[in-house]
Amino acid sequence: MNRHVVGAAIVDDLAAPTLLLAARRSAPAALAGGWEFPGGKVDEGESHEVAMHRELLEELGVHVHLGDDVPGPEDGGWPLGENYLMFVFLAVITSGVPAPLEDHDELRWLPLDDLFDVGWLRDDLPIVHLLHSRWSRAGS
Ligand SMILES: Nc1nc2c([nH]c(=O)n2[C@H]2C[C@H](O)[C@@H](COP(=O)(O)OP(=O)(O)OP(=O)(O)O)O2)c(=O)[nH]1
Repeated sequence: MNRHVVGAAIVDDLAAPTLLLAARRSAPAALAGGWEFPGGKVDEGESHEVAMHRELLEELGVHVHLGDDVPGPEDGGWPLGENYLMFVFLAVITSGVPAPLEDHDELRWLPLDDLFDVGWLRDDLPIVHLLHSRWSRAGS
């Protein structure tokens, strides 16, 4: 069975987003330098929502309010290689200033027109494409 991972699409405003927070991985070597949605593995017995709050506090030092999920094609999740299935939530920061405390060496707020300015991890690209087309339509 696929291990569940949660990832946050952190935006500046849930109702009318203009910026998305991307994080550059610092490890492991095979993934270092790739940009991703901050988050991580769901612990046994933990809900996706609780895991999301825990990971964002550990990795970025922020508290968030979770918005809608961004369902993927496999039981609502997005496949990451053979072993993981990522569940993505929209989120907005309610307290704290995000910093690359753990697992990342850079954070960047991307304007929605520039979502592809960073080198996303391969398996994140379908998610970024979906968000980009959703937000382009909303803004037009
Ligand atoms: N968090 C996250 N992981 C992703 C994304 N895209 C992607 O391929 N992955 C991969 C990288 C890892 O192999 C796996 C998630 O592991 P992780 O390293 O983020 O999990 P974690 O924070 O719980 O780490 P650890 O305690 O096990 O070291 O999913 C993404 O957008 N966000």
